[in-house]
Amino acid sequence: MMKHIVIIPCAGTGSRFNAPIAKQYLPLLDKTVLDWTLQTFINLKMINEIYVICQRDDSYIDDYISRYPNVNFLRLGGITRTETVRNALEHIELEDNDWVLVHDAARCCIDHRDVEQLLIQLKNHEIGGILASKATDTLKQVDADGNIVKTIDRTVIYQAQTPQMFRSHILMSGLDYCREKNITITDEASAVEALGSKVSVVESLYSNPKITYPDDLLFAASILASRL
Ligand SMILES: Nc1ccn([C@@H]2O[C@H](COP(=O)(O)OP(=O)(O)OP(=O)(O)O)[C@@H](O)[C@H]2O)c(=O)n1
Ligand SMILES: C[C@](O)(CO)[C@H](O)COP(=O)(O)O
Repeated sequence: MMKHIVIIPCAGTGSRFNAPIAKQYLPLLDKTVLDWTLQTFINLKMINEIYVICQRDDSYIDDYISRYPNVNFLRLGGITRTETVRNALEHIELEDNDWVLVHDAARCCIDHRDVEQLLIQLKNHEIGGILASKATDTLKQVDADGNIVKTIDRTVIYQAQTPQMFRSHILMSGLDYCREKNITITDEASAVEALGSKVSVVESLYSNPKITYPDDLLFAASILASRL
């Protein structure tokens, strides 16, 4: 039977956030960033397995291991997010057509309704797709001197989010291709696009920011508090 598995890259150091601990372990309202992320996927019946990927020497994860007996915690974090994801895929037993949803641990506001829409809209898709939000600001391309060289048509621009959901064999093929061609990527869709495959976009309807800088945590707290 085809499975839906979630891989949560959770092995970053949060250098841009610059906190004493990795941002995914920071307190957020009455939980932590990672708690909020896990809660969404644990409550989704369509998800068969959840994997959290942390660094080998991560000492914060032990508390989560004891609190989430049904979640799989793998100490397979890599130097890059892409490497973390690849390490997990190489470890997990998957059939070619199983769905793999990759979701940043740092995107703790992910709403179950957006994930459900992603699962529904891509149900019969051969390749997969991503959650993304329409650009709302006017977009400028800038040269090395900081001068605007052109305004980009924002009506065709989406900001990629996660989950990014792909058939397992296609995702692995894309990651292999990018590694062979030494192509640096920052999301899973780029790996699949590099194969020339069409990647679908599912518009997110609920705020789903990535915690990158300190202000993002305040924004996330207001989003989550508004949903209580
Ligand atoms: N080697 C890495 C780097 C990042 N991530 C994860 O990928 C997600 C998105 O990455 P990002 O926001 O860049 O997190 P960090 O790499 O921790 O942040 P920074 O780039 O500021 O150091 C995060 O949940 C992070 O934990 C990971 O699993 N392995
Ligand atoms: C995967 C991602 O969240 C899509 O927007 C983004 O590319 C992650 O970038 P990061 O620099 O690893 O946070």
